[in-house]
Amino acid sequence: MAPTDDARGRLAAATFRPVWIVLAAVAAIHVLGIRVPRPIQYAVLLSTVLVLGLPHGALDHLTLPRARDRAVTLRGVAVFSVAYLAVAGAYGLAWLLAPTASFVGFVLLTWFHWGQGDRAHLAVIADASHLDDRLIGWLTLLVRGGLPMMVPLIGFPDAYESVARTVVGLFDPAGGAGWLGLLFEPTTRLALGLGFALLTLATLALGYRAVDDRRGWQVDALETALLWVFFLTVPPVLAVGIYFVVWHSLRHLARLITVDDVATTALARGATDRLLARVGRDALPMTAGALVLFGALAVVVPNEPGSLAGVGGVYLVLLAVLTLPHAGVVTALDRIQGVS
Ligand SMILES: CC1=C(/C=C/C(C)=C/C=C/C(C)=C/C=O)C(C)(C)CCC1
Ligand SMILES: [Fe+2]
Repeated sequence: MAPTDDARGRLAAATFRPVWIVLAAVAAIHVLGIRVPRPIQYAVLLSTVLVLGLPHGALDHLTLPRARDRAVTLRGVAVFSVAYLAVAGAYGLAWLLAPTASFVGFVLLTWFHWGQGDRAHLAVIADASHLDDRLIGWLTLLVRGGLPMMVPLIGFPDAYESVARTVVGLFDPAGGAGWLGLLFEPTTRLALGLGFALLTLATLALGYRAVDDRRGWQVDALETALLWVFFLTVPPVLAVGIYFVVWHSLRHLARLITVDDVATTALARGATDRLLARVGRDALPMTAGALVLFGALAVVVPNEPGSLAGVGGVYLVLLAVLTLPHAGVVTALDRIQGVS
């Protein structure tokens, strides 16, 4: 078997079933009525600073050269880093000027970015042919990205609102009182929830009709149902933290292995220790850089984060500003790999 096929099989084995089991188990615990204390929920979210979360973006400087089969040069990395920080910095400025709009922009950006990640994973690793249709591909992006951003709003409006107000409150103590509150009104939530449920069903129905070989579609449908249940039952700070590690970041790292010949060969040979050492080494410098930025941000935000939720809020702002250039890199990768 060619290293790429063999590696793809191993990546599918690592990123689908074990992760489904984790999410299903966490959802089951919550359905039984067990509640995880809030400090632990935040600890899980904050653990993503080191556990896959930040590191998954810390490989961005290597991603496009590798995907294009070009050499990684010091000059290239320097130019890339300046551009990356400029985009992040501009968004940081926007947070200072318009925190409420920046927060809503962050949710929409994550919606797009997490959706594009799932669409690519289904296309590249599960070889899901229903996504060859551009419209279905786009709808699938909307559904997959919407699951972590919309479904918690239906199930846990208070927790959602509290996170939103804490994050905005780092910049503006009034907490953007005005129009943000509208989002959490029962009628708005009902309309959004119904609309999103219909979008989910319509997208899956179109995908079902589009192809004869439905193996990829079955994976898609099963995951979509699982994520609906997961985000409806697990409180959002915990749910988003777990999802960020075992779902989004793991999938992105799997994808990066497919564009890295050395890593692909190591994986195909079963040399997992070499593979992990390589990923760790590649991710180390920019993860360290992001940590410095985290510290700087905690100092720069106008209102000092006075609680664990506040520190979680600063972390979300860090994720926001880094996700804007990161989503640009992933969009370019989508083009290179023909998933768009
Ligand atoms: C924590 C949390 C939220 C948002 C989290 C977001 C938006 C995270 C984005 C992370 C990214 C973009 C990582 C990079 O890939 C919600 C849904 C507002 C509600 C409550 C809890
Ligand atoms: Fe990402």
